[in-house]
Amino acid sequence: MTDKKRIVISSDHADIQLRKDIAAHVAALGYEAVDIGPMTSESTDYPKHGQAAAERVASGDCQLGILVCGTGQGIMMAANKVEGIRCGVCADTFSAKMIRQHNDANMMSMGARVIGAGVAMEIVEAFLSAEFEGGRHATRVDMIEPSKA
Ligand SMILES: O=C(CO)[C@H](O)[C@H](O)[C@H](O)COP(=O)(O)O
Repeated sequence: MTDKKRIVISSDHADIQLRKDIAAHVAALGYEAVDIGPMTSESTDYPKHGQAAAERVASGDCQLGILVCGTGQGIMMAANKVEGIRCGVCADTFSAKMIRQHNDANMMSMGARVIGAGVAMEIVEAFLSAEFEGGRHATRVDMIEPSKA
């Protein structure tokens, strides 16, 4: 049994190599990378991968999740349909930090056809190293959840 934070990582076919590189980077940063594929670049449907990853976070199996599709948008929309998931698209490190600090995001997505691998790795680091600040932000985050509004 490890006490490392578990980070689920998934994508569609847009760039599975980027996803694998992200998983390796996450592991190098000291987290447990849970890469749930897909393992080939055959065309696939982003909703099922976003949903599968989101369920890992919603169930508590993983603490955070990182998603990749062409734009980051479709897979984010799919993840956000799972109860308890707060996922945002990130294309910059400031947003990646702020969605943790202010929005308590438990997942984030990136567009492999939007940003380069170097920026993606820095976004991953910003997202994983930031902490939720609570306080007034907790009140607002609760307002997002239908069951707590
Ligand atoms: O960006 C995406 C969804 O928001 C997907 O990753 C796809 O890349 C996009 O829909 C394009 O699909 P294609 O089958 O690769 O043309």
